[in-house]
Amino acid sequence: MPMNEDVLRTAEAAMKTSDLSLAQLGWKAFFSEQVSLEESRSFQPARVISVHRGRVSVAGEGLEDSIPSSLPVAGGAEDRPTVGDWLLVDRNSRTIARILARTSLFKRPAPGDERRVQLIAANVDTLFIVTACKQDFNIARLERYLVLAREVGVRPVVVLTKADLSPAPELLVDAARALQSGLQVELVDGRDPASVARLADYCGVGQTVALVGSSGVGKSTLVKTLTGSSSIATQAVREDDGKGRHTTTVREMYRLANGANEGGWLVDTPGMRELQMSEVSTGVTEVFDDVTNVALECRFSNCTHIAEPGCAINAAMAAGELDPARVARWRKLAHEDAANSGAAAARRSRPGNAANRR
Ligand SMILES: Nc1nc2c(ncn2[C@@H]2O[C@H](COP(=O)(O)OP(=O)(O)OP(=O)(O)O)[C@@H](O)[C@H]2O)c(=O)[nH]1
Ligand SMILES: [Zn+2]
Repeated sequence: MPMNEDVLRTAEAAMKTSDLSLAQLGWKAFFSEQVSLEESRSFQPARVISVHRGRVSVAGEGLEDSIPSSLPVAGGAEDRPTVGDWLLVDRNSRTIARILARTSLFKRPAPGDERRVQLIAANVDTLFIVTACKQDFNIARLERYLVLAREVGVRPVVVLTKADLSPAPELLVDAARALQSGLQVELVDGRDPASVARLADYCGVGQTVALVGSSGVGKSTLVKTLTGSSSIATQAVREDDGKGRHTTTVREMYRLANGANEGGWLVDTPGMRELQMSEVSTGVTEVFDDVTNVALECRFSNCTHIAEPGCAINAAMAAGELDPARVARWRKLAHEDAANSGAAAARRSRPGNAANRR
C-alpha cells in the first residue's frame, strides 16, 4: 500500500472514539479500583458520551455503540446513567451491568417536577466558572458558583474573559482570588489561542472539564478556541437506535483535541449551562468558612447575628475583621439554603401520607 494512503487511513481511524484508550477516555485508578478481576472478564468499562431517550452512546476500548440505558435492578434517583458516567458493560449482551461510583455529579431538581432529580453530568474534574471582566463581573455570582463546585465535588477555576476590554483586569483577578484560598483564577482573551493556552493544563489527556457562566460571557468563544474548531456545536454522531434505524444526535461530550495536540473532554449539555445552586448546604459552609468559623464563637448557638449579646460576627465586623458585604451575602445564601431544605422537607411529608392529614 502506498505510504500516503496508509497515513491517511491512520488519520481517519484516529478520529474514531473507539480507537481511544481508556486513559484517553478519562479512566483513572478511582474507577479501576472498583472493578474486580472476575468482573472484568465478563464486563468492560465504557464511558457515556451522550444520553437519549432510553439509550446511551458509550465509548470504551474497541467499543463505540448505542446501548439501552436500563440497569439490571431499578435503583435510587441517582442510579441512572448520565453524560460522563463510567459503566460496566456486558461484553456479550452489551447491556449495562452497573454504574461505577462517580468522582463528581451535577444534578438539579427536574424541571416541572421538583420531587424528581435530573442528572446533568458525572465525573467532571474541573469546572470553568466563566465570567467577563466587563459588565458581568459579580462577586456574589462567583461565590454561588464556588458553592456549586463544592457541592458537586469538582475543582473550580475562575476564567475571566474579555481581559482585553478591561482597563485594569488585575484588580478583578485579585478580587476573585480573595474569595477562597488557593483558588485558581485565569485571565484570558477568549478569542486569542495564545491567551487561552493557559487553560491547557486543565484540559490534558484524560481530563474532563465543564463550563458554566451567564449568557454572553464568552463560553462558546472559549470552546471554539480550545478546540480550534468552529464546528463543535454541530458535531453529530450517527447511531443505530436499536430498531435498525439510524438517528443523528448531537454529542454531549467533546474531545478537546486541537490539531495534533491531544486533549481531554468537554461536557457541554444544555442543562450544564443553566446550572444553579441546589439544595445542599455543605457548600455554603465551606465556601464561607471565614464567616462560619467566626459564628462558632457566638455566645448563643442559635445566634441570628442581628442584635444578640456576645455575637462574634458583629464584633468581627466592628473590628474590621469581617467584610459586612460578605457577611450579608453569606446570610442571603444560607437563608436560601434553609428555605430550599425546608421546601424539600415539606415535599417529602406532603400528599399520599395519611398521617399528615388532619
Ligand atoms: N473582546 C472580547 N470579546 C469576546 C471575548 N470572548 C468572547 N467575546 C465576544 O463576546 C460575545 C459573546 O460571546 P459568546 O462566546 O457567544 O458567549 P456565550 O457565553 O457562549 O453566550 P451564550 O451562547 O449566550 O451562552 C461574542 O461577540 C464574542 O466574540 C474576549 O475575550 N474578548
Ligand atoms: Zn452571632
